[in-house]
Amino acid sequence: MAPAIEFPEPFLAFLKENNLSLDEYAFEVPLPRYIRVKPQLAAALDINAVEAELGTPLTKVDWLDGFYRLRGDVNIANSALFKRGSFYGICVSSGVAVHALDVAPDDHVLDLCCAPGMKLCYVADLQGSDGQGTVTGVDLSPDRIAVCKGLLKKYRLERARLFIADGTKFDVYAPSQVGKSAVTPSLLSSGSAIRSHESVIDDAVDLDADQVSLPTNSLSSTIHCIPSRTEAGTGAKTKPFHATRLIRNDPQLKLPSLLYDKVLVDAECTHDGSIVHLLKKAILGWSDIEQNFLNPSRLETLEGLQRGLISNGYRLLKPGGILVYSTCSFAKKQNEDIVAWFLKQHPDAQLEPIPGVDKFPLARSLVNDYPEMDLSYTIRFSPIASRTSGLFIARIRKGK
Ligand SMILES: C[S@@+](CC[C@H](N)C(=O)[O-])C[C@H]1O[C@@H](n2cnc3c(N)ncnc32)[C@H](O)[C@@H]1O
Repeated sequence: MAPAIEFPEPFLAFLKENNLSLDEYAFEVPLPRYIRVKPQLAAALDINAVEAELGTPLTKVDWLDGFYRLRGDVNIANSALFKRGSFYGICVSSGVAVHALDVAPDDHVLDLCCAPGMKLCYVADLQGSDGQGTVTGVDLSPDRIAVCKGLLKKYRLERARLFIADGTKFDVYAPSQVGKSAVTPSLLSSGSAIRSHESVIDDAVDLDADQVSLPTNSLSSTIHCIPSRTEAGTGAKTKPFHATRLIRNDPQLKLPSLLYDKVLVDAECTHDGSIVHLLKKAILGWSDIEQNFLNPSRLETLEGLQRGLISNGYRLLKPGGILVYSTCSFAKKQNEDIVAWFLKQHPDAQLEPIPGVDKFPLARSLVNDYPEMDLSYTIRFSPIASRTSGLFIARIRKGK
């Protein structure tokens, strides 16, 4: 079968340079798309009604809870149930990156490249509203994070906050206050320098994008943390771009017990495996793909960025916690090479199998040419093998 997309020369050169085959793009057209039903509404949601509204059958994905497959050319945006927030449009391969985190209701989760926010919303849905868990999203792009804020509101997600910041340098720990509960006595007793939380409450955290003048280039290397305010005795606080009411008053304490339970690093990459992205480019033009993603200096910077993101995510992870690294690139340099480099730097870190992996329709792993380590627990989804968008996923456990 011929490739489903006609690629420009620099993209073909990128494939060659990375030993990637054009066959990977000879997928059925249209590739199926996927929706995820909001778990809190799943019991009450009539799937026949969704099918009737979308005008197409939905096939339950039997290897990941809550996901349905549908025809790729169906537009879900006009559906009243979608507008009401009953379901999300998200590829099931992206769902697996979140599933790999094993999110529990009390987990504090950090999502270091969160925008536009489909995975962050899934994390928040898995936490539900009974526990004390929170999700902290970080992204460099003000425009994209504004979309993320819109999703939090649309889907009524209650314990989330968003920062416009460089994920390689982000340094805010998990919230110590959720809802009415204050810092717990055990936390207070573990740090003598901690003041009463009332004295460090930030009362102006729901800053909108238009109130902050920030460059809109998401690939800029400048740090975009909103200017911090120094509090005597507690160090600088970083203002969130947005924080929901229940975690609005976090004093941003830096205690080892406030490291995150789970960290997702869905890293910036060349997007060469993201079918939606490529189909959009095929229609709108390839100019920025050539400039931003496929030139040699950009690719070198990208490798440094990916290393910086995974390293900082790990630094902010609790001992025993789980970090998931994912990209929508097929390139070994951005996937296995980053994970291999990272594991060398952190001998305490363990690559783990992703729960349920035996049921996933995976693409073949690339040849494992790292003689000193076994990367066979990393996985790859592809349009051909999985009928999904491409995604590489690695799950790493931090040593205790
Ligand atoms: C693959 S996308 C993330 C998709 C997102 N996880 C989701 O599920 O919707 C990568 C994101 O990384 C962001 N990014 C690029 N450089 C960054 C940096 N240094 N720190 C944080 N985010 C960055 C981009 O703005 C982009 O939104």
